[in-house]
Amino acid sequence: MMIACLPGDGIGPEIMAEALRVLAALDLGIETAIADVGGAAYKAHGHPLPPETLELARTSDAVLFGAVGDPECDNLERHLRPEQAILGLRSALGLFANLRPATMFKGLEDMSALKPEVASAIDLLIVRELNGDVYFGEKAQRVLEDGRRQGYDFMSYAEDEVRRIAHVAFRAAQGRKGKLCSVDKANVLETSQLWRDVVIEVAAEYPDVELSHMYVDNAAMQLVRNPGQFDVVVTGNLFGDILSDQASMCVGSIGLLASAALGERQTASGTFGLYEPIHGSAPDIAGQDKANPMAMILSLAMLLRHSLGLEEAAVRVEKAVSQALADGITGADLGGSAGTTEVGDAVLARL
Ligand SMILES: NC(=O)C1=CN([C@@H]2O[C@H](COP(=O)(O)OP(=O)(O)OC[C@H]3O[C@@H](n4cnc5c(N)ncnc54)[C@H](O)[C@@H]3O)[C@@H](O)[C@H]2O)C=CC1
Ligand SMILES: CC(C)CC(=O)C(=O)O
Ligand SMILES: [Mg+2]
Repeated sequence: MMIACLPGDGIGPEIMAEALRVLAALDLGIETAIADVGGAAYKAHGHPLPPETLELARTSDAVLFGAVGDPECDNLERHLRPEQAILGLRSALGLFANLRPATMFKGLEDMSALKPEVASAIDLLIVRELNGDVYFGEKAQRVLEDGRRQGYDFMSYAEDEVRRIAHVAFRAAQGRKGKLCSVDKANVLETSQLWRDVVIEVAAEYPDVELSHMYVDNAAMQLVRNPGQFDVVVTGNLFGDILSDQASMCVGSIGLLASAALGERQTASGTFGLYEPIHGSAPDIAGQDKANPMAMILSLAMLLRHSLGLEEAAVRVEKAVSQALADGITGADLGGSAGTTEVGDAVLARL
């Protein structure tokens, strides 16, 4: 089995190093291959997603991805910017289903941006569509006839795109508490109206799942008012991106939220996927031993579970993370003083 490891930019290499130490300690005999991606790849090869990196990802059993984004690259033409690498990987590899779990870890209740009694009930899964929506529609800037500049981005979903993510979400709900909330903006957007219609059609195949619908503005509010009401949330690319960052602060830090991006391709022992923390390259803390590596380490656990079928190893990693957090080993993002490597050491010591 081979994992393609793409550390990327900013804190990406720092947190990847900790995940790879955990993988090595598990001694599973898994091969790893490292390649440049994002701003680092642009600087070394002239492109954020060089063909060799894409080929390595394609031929691997799973991809472990750090983060991309580099302020020095923010003024490049859009197709050369670091962020295009992650969008390109998700699209080229057909990774349309993004699982973003958010759970309250024991001992961190006081670190939530919410009241501890509200935060302690959080155990939700955001299922975010990842290959469509306004992120992938035609976009440009142009000058109107009257001389004003205009920017536009085309938002759309085709019914098959909604149907396949809806199936993923209903199945996820079946494996959890049987509740699915579909989040959209159907009161304003036709894209969302189609989304809602198709989700309702798919629901007929899952009579055991309780389906509800919520407008995204209300969902943002409910997520801080009473996040315990949510089990599985299914939503589009843009809304899922925003709501998952919000969910992260409800459990204390964006440095805790892992994710899996899955498609249809099966590997020898699971589903091919790309695994990454939900956060970005955090240039404000890069190189300072301040990055929380837990989201990256938990992404490795998701990889072991979903792509390699190594449930026992995944649980071992998750338990070690929970234990380290319960023992109060946290960095500045969670009110503690441990550095990135120290947090990694704490996980290793509890494996
Ligand atoms: N999948 C990816 O690679 C993503 C890349 N980005 C890119 O990352 C760059 C920075 O974007 P931002 O909007 O600042 O989002 P960000 O997620 O990188 O950082 C937001 C805030 O959270 C903090 N933070 C993030 N991860 C942390 C961690 N593991 N431990 C402790 N604190 C952490 C940062 O220090 C910052 O204050 C941009 O270039 C952006 O485009 C943003 C999101 C996702
Ligand atoms: C960097 C972007 C392409 C996306 C993003 O913020 C995310 O996927 O969470
Ligand atoms: Mg995001």
